[in-house]
Amino acid sequence: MAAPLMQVDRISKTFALAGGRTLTAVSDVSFTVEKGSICALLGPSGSGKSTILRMIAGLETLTSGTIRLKGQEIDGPGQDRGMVFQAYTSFDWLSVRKNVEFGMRINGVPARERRERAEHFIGLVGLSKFIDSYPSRLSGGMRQRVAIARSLANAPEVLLMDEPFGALDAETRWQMQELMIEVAEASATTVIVVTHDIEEAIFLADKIEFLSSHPGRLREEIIPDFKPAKRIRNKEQLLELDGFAETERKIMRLMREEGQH
Ligand SMILES: Nc1ncnc2c1ncn2[C@@H]1O[C@H](COP(=O)(O)OP(=O)(O)OP(=O)(O)O)[C@@H](O)[C@H]1O
Repeated sequence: MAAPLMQVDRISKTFALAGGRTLTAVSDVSFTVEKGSICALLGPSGSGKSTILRMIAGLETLTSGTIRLKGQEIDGPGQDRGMVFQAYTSFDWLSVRKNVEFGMRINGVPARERRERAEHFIGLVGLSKFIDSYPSRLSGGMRQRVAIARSLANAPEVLLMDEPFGALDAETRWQMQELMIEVAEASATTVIVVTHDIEEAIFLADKIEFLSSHPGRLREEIIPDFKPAKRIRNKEQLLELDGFAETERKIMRLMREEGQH
């Protein structure tokens, strides 16, 4: 079997607090992410999900352990990892097209290729009609689609998403989840997504890393193998599948136990 795209090996993170105190946010966490797969980091508030994602992004140092991408140890941010945050991070003074071209421009991608790639990914997230609009005129969901297109246009090895749909209303949220499945399929992108929404994790992920609270340890790895090999694109189809309710119940139990700690 091919080596996984990413190997997270026994990572820990201890923050130094004021007064000489310390806080261990992540303790001895290991998992792998296979190429083309979607991996969800799920767990209660404070279980270290964002800290793990930030370490993978190279935005946070590791206290111990290693993270390898294609066998190479990560030691800082890099173009091989694209990040989408919960807050909309588009540039309001640039059009959708210019927003998506921005990273490529910095990376020295020639103008024509930039244009073609921007158009491709804007189309993929369903915003072709709004290519010359400004983000401030768009809804929250549409702005998040701009952020996704912008990250994908830089051709990252892995897309890192921190609660990407957390700020959206319920209806937009599930539409974005469906869009994400479509985008991941069409672009064969590997995705690591942080969420505390159980249904979102089950719908999106091929593998769920469930973290315990304080300090964040890997409590259980859940493979929702009741889902068909070809990803389902409609959320209602997921709800109808045998195995969904059982998986949801199991994760709710884990959440409740962790909440009581
Ligand atoms: N820079 C920092 N300095 C000190 N403590 C931090 C820092 N960043 C995170 N923490 C602490 O680490 C723990 C884990 O935080 P983290 O944001 O990774 O959890 P999370 O699972 O993503 O939570 P949530 O779902 O609420 O976003 C928390 O107790 C948090 O207060």
